[in-house]
Amino acid sequence: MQRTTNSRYHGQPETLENERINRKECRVSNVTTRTDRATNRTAVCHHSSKISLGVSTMDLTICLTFCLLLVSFLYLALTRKGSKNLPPGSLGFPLIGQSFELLRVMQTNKAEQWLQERSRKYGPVSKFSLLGTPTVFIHGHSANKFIFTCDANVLGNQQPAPFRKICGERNIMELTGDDHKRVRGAIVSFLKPEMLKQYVGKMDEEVRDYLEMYWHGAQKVMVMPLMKTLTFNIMSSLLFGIEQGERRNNLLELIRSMMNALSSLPINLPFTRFHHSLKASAKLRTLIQDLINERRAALEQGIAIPNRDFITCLISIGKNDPSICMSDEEIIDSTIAVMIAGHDTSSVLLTFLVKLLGTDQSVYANIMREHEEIAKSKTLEELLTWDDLAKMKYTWSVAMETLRMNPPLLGSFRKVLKEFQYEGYTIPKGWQVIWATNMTHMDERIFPDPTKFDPSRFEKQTPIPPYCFVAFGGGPRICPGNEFARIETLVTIHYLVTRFRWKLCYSDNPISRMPFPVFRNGMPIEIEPKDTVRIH
Ligand code: HEM
Repeated sequence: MQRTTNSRYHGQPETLENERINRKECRVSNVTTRTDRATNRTAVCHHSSKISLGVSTMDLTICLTFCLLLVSFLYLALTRKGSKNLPPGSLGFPLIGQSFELLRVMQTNKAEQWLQERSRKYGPVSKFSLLGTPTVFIHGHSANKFIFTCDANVLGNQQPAPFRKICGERNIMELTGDDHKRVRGAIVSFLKPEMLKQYVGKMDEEVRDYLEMYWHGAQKVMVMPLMKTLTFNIMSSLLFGIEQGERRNNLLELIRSMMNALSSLPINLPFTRFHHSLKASAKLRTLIQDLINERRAALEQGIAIPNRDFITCLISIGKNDPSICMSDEEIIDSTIAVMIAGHDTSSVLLTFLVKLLGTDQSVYANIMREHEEIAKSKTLEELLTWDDLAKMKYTWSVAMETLRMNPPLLGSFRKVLKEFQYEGYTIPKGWQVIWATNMTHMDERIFPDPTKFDPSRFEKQTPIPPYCFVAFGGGPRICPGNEFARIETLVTIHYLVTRFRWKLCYSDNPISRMPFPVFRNGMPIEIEPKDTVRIH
């Protein structure tokens, strides 16, 4: 891992980098199509080069008209109302539907308002269309319960096409029924609290190394890209067993370019972002396959233990019972999905927490008290333990309230495998259903005065009823990484508040959803180390 020792300003905002790439892409994609009248041939000009396709304009027009008619016919067949009582709302133009509208509101961080507006206009069940798939939006506490507990033969899991193509068809989020249970069981065997207890020290070391590398000696840092680096480092160590060095740097590069196109249109042409993501994903697969082979050999030679890291754990899972064994493809696809699921979500939470602690003095003072108490009971070089984390109750309530108000995931999709009735409406097979976190989190019947930041909501004796706080989802697909997220968040906040003071240094910091929230300016802060001398 490179250390930018001379720089006083750590963490380039990824978004700026992306913008540069985008601009480059725009230039490269400056392709124009023209018709050469003399030869009646269509030619494609790319800068100065001309490539004759050898197809007459007439042929092309007939072909295009035929395709358009076919697509429109299929679309109408799929969305035909007939005698069915379909939910209200427009499906928009064939194929396009509301895709660009939703992309636009996500880019300006208005997706929540967009969904609220739909609800006001059409009620609790409405339809629209995304990338050619008719989509039903349902929301609220009982809608969440319905989606999270619905028979998997009626509502299956399916992520949007870019995610599916990038992660692979056998990743946990695409699997249903027994396959999902088997793969989830294997993943949970690594992510369950009893297992993660033994990794608290390892996470602690990663956080200290990271602060040493990027925060100590700096006066200003960009929080968002640096939180991504931190969560990546932790995942890299625990999931892949890859420590700092060239291999981790290669992994980081691949994962970053792979994740670039998660919410872009799945158009695989040489100049598209999606194309580059697919290429990075292919390279990453080779890297993970190499790791699987290495770990398998180490296990056979008895020089690795099954709990060494996530990948070794997944390989070992079916050793005594082949019925729960995972194929290499499932291990690769699910490792990529877990990496994506855990990387941006936790980094978003940490970024919002740093922002909150830079603005809310009362929350900051309470958190400080909790962590100073723990720090006092340890020497500087002693690692945090599972018991220390149990004392950070207030900090976790603050994190939960942050997740309520700023859920990293807007919601997610389910695929309709069998037609069903919901609230008097028919939801046809082949459509998809989307649920939204914020609609329940901002419901004043569940969370009174919902726009007020109030961590005490999560400190009460009576827990919040099921399907009301859904930042981690619910039912059999509830986030299996919530304990992992809790540990990395608490460890990081402990070292941030006990070793640094900071103040936000921006006047405007717009947020986009891509699909996770991104602080477009990276969220710069000015930092100052506290008196504690670090010994490590
Ligand atoms: C603040 C942090 C996190 C949040 C808010 C979050 C949120 C969610 C949500 C809402 C779902 C359910 C999606 C659905 O129902 O379709 C989910 C699923 C999932 N999450 Fe997380 N997550 C977080 C951290 C993590 C971490 C750290 C990991 C891994 C180490 C992880 C791994 C997964 C996996 C594998 C699934 C799919 C589960 C399945 O399909 O059975 N998440 N997450």
